[in-house]
Amino acid sequence: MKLKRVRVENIRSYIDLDISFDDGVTVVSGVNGSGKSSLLEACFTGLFGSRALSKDFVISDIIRKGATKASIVVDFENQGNDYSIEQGYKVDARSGKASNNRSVFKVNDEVMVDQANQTYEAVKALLKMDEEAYTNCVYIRQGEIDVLINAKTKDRQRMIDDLLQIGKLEEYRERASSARVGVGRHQREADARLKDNIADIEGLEDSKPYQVLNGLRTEVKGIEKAILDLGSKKERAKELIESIGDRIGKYSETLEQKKKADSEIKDFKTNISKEHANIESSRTQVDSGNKDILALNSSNVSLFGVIEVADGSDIEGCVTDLEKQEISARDGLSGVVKKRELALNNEAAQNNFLLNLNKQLKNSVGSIRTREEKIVSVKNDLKKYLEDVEQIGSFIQNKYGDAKELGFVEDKLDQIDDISGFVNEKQTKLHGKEKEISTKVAELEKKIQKSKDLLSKGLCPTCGQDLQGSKVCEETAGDEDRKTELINELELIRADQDKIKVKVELIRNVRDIIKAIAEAEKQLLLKKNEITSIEKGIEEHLSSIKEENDKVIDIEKQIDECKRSIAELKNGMESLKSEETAAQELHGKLLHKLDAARQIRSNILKVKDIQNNINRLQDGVKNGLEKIELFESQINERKQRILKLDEALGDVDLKKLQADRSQYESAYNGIVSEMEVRDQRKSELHKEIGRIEGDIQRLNELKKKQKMLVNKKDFLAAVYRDAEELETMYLRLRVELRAKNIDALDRLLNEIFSFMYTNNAYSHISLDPEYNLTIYEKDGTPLEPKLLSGGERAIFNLVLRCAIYRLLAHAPGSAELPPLILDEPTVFLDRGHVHQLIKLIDMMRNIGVGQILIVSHDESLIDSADHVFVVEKDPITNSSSISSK
Ligand SMILES: Nc1ncnc2c1ncn2[C@@H]1O[C@H](COP(=O)(O)OP(=O)(O)OP(=O)(O)O)[C@@H](O)[C@H]1O
Ligand SMILES: [Zn+2]
Repeated sequence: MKLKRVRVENIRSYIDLDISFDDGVTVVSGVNGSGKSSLLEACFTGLFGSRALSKDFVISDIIRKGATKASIVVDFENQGNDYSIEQGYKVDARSGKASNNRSVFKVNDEVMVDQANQTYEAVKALLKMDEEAYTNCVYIRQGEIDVLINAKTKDRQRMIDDLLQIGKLEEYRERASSARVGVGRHQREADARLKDNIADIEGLEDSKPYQVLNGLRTEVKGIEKAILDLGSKKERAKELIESIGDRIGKYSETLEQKKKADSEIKDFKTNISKEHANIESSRTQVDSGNKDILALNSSNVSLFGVIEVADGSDIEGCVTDLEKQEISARDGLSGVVKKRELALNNEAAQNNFLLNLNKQLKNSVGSIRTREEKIVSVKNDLKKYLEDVEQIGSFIQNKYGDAKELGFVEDKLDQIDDISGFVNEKQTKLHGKEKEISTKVAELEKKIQKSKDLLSKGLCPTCGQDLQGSKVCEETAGDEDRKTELINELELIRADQDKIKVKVELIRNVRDIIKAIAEAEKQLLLKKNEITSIEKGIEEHLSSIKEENDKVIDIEKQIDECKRSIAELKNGMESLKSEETAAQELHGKLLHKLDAARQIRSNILKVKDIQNNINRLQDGVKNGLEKIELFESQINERKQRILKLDEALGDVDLKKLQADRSQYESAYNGIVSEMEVRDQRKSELHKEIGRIEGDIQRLNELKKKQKMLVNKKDFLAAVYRDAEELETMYLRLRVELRAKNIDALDRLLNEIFSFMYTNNAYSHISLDPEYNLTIYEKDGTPLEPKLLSGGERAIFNLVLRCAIYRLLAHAPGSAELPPLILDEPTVFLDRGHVHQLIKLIDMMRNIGVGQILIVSHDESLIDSADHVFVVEKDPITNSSSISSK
């Protein structure tokens, strides 16, 4: 297989890439993170779809972040045909999940399959390797440098076997083996069934079924004849029993009739004596009824007198008439009673009203008196206030007099504030002047003193010359004059100050007087207000008293009227009382009469009832007598009948008839039970026959089955032998193939190893038939691969991969291999070994590996390459691009 072109859109760090590959060694270089590995991963994913994703990766991880769709197209050539695989991806905007929505496998531009799984199967078949084999053989992924040598023996065995297609043989062998085991199980089953079948046949034949069946059938015939004979015997016995039964039946029927007639006679006799008793009791009741009627009639005679009528012919009319009269008398009475109650109520109301009026009268009179008393007490207060007013008035006049004496007439009092202001101002001015002058005097005195001191020394205070007759002398004399002048002035000011002090004192006294007057006037106003309010109160009391007086006159008038109407009501009441007594009497009389009339009416009704009862009883007596006669004639008739029945019975022997019959009956029962026994036996025999017939049928079936089982057994034995042969064939084939491959691989391994490895530590590698990999030190000590250093492991891995690649490349029937791909193979290698790696790559090229694709930034690898690609990532767009160098 030859890789020709890879086109990528939105995969990992690539937005858009289109790169073509040639034969020979191609090195892809670039700084970390530029997108080298991404290119290899894109190829891998392009070929194998999602199965190529590393562990823990999902589709969306390889799609460039932010892209909504992506694609990989890988073009390659294989055995003269052009292939193209296109993978398309789509990202769901909401969930962020990606899916492989397009997967097409094309051969010579023609679509072969267009579904992910089918594409995968097609690639696998074409390359004769799956994704795991790909990474084990052609594509050495970055960081997976020692997977193969570190793998467990079993896994290594599987991986390499798979690569060499030997794995299939084991699979087939296993299939043949399990087929053989399955057939064996079937054989055992068939054997067991055959054995069971034979035992069943033997068991059945031992019981001699045909012989037994014949015996049973003969016995059945004998029994059937016996049953027929017993049947005719049974018929005869039955006829005899029936004829005896008829005779017994007739006899007992006659006997029954005679018994019935006897008991009827007895019944009739009981009835007759019952009738006699009834008649007796009816007669006694009639007598007592007649007596009651007499008593009621005589009571009515005296009641007629009460209601004043001759007889009871129209007693109903009488009662109605009296009831009407009684109602009208009762109405009259209740009318009068009501009138009297009304008058009583009226009187009570008037009395109440009167009481109320008296109460009002008392209230009004009381209120008048209270107000009059109040007026008296308030007038006393008024007098006291008037006196106070007079007193305060004269106090104020006195104060005005005092002010006048101090020189302040009433009008001038108002100007007190202005006057006081003026005086204060003057006082302040004088004080200022006094201070000023006294200071000046003090200064002059100091100056005079100093001059005096100098003069006493005889020197001029200004120039220090002799003073006699100088200007200084004259000046000092001037100062003395000035001082005297100032002292005089000061004295005048002090006299003025004394005068002002007197005036200030006067003003203070006048101010006191003004304050007292104002206070007194306030008091005066208060008192006057009180007086006005008291006078108003008195007026109010007087008008209230007048109102109350009017009320009293009115109430007294009402009281008179009320007393008059009470007297009138009392008069009316007397006549109402006598009217009521009369009405009561009338009503009483009528009630008495009504009672009597009603009593008569009830008596008459009772008499009628009793009479009716007597009539009914007498009818009963007559009826009873007739019944007695009838019963006696029936008794006679029954007696005649009994005589006739006695004749019919004659002298039949019932006992003997019954004994005969029971004899026949027991004979009959004997026959029946004998028949049952035979029947029972017959059905038993039938059942037995059925069972034996079943056995015979089963025997036939078992024989047929036996033939079948024998056939099957032969067939299974043949299949088993075939499977066995197949299994050993696959096993042998695999062992042979494996041995051959192991030999070849071991040889290649050591050849490449001695080519690649330059240090002096190890002599050779060995790969045993179980795929155990062992490295031997120079002195022959064996080492497991896991004990090697990281660099050594990298070397061994490269050696192993190249050996496998070579073995596969030359294996008969294997496919054209994909390019050998190495991702950063120099990591871990020292300079010397990098050099050897270059030589190894050369060797691979020389033995005919068409394409070798290496990702590396190692300069020496780049130097020895046929083609160099440089990968760069634009730091601004964060997208990788590839250019060739
Ligand atoms: N799904 C993605 N979307 C966008 N960028 C991605 C995605 N996956 C990986 N990358 C970026 O791709 C860049 C290239 O990674 P890659 O493994 O190809 O680098 P490299 O060239 O092999 O580097 P190194 O020499 O370190 O192995 C990384 O810088 C990473 O940030
Ligand atoms: Zn990398």
